Amino acid sequence: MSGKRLSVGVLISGRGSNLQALIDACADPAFPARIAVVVSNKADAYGLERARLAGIATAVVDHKSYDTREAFEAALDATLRSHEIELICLAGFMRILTSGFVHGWTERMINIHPSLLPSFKGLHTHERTIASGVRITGCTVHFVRPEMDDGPIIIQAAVPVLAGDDADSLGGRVLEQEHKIYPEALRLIALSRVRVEGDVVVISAMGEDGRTLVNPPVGG
Ligand SMILES: Nc1nc2c(c(=O)[nH]1)N[C@@H](CN(C=O)c1ccc(C(=O)N[C@@H](CCC(=O)O)C(=O)O)cc1)CN2
Ligand SMILES: NCC(=O)N[C@@H]1O[C@H](COP(=O)([O-])[O-])[C@@H](O)[C@H]1O
Repeated sequence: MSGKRLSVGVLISGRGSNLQALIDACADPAFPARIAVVVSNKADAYGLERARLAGIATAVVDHKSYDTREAFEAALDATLRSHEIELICLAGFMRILTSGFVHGWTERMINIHPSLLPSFKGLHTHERTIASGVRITGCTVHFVRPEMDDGPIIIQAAVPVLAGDDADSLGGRVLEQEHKIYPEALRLIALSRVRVEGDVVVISAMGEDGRTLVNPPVGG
């Protein structure tokens, strides 16, 4: 590996278990990315404590302190750029971002969502999944676009919906897979193996014969 690690900013709003999965992955010095800063819009987000315990810089940019979404996002953007971030990871960040902000980070901002997009976009995902009667759900890492949960898909994992599931039991099962695919998505991006062609992500890998493979099995 060249040694240069991709500098990442993680945006959170809450407990930060996906942040913790990214912290744990980046703790390996061979992992091709590092978290430079964790920013929360909520001062009481436990994810901030996770970052502090890992020795990672933190910041709070409280959306309630700004009169407009744009003013909030200008402060968010300045904080991220002050840490020379190359990629933003949304990890339970619960604010809709305006197209202005998103366009400033095209193909450099990813999000994890607890469904198999494009199914069940938005909030209260597990409740709606259970109510729909589907038997398979999962999670998705995607590039962020102005349209909610609509960006090119990088990685997904499938999870069964079991009889008697409620939002907590299903959410816990999905979360286990989220913690696997988010670090893998970051690793692939940091290795420059991910590119977007229109609305479709292409993942390349160096084959055993030294030729580039396209869309190899994930984790390869
Ligand atoms: N422009 C985009 N912004 C965001 C995306 C995205 O794909 N495009 N992903 C979301 C994450 N998310 C679902 O994955 C999501 C987060 C928040 C909301 C929402 O309705 N937020 C409300 C406030 C809710 C609250 O504060 O509890 C709001 O912003 O008014 C929907 C979907 C992150 N942003
Ligand atoms: N629409 C966005 C959304 O619902 N994101 C979901 O919020 C949870 C955050 O948990 P965490 O703070 O423990 O990572 C995760 O399940 C993530 O997929």
